[in-house]
Amino acid sequence: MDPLPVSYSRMTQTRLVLPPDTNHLDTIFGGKVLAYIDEIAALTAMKHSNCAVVTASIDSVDFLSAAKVGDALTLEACVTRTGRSSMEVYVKVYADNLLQGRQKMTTESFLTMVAVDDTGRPKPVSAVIPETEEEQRLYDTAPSRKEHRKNRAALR
Ligand SMILES: CC(=O)SCCNC(=O)CCNC(=O)[C@H](O)C(C)(C)COP(=O)(O)OP(=O)(O)OC[C@H]1O[C@@H](n2cnc3c(N)ncnc32)[C@H](O)[C@@H]1OP(=O)(O)O
Repeated sequence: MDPLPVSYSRMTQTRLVLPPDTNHLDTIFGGKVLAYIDEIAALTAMKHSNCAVVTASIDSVDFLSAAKVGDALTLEACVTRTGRSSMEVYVKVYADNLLQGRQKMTTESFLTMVAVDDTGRPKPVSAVIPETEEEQRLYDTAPSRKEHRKNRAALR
């Protein structure tokens, strides 16, 4: 399988933060953001692998600041590095107050998605080619995060 550039499967989604998505402080529930993150990570991994994927792990999620009702929530996702069947996906979430023209980063997350066949068995995926400075940094640091995942699994 030919390697594919990160840009081939990079995705962006924008959503409006509405009252049913928020708590008594008018800020969005973490679980709601997590569902959005899982969805865009799956779409990105499906685009890269051209097959069905499952979430093997949500490796880290950092909620850096809150998003409020009326904010535009923009998610950006890309495949940072691949194994045989697994793809590490990095997701960044920004909240934009469009009335005041202010943007802040609210959340960042790393997930591992696995390409699977019709029976749910792992399937090989193409390698990824980093092109930008950020993509190269994420590519170079992926083995350390993988090691961290392995150590976490060993502690179970
Ligand atoms: C429980 C739920 O419903 S959560 C909702 C959605 N998620 C799911 O349903 C996924 C449920 N899990 C599964 O289907 C399986 O555990 C799978 C497909 C993820 C892995 O299947 P396994 O039989 O363990 O396959 P295998 O050991 O060959 O691993 C396949 C790849 O997944 C990776 N992997 C497996 N488990 C994990 C994990 N917990 N975290 C990160 N990567 C993992 C492996 O490192 C391997 O990567 P590689 O092919 O790039 O080397």
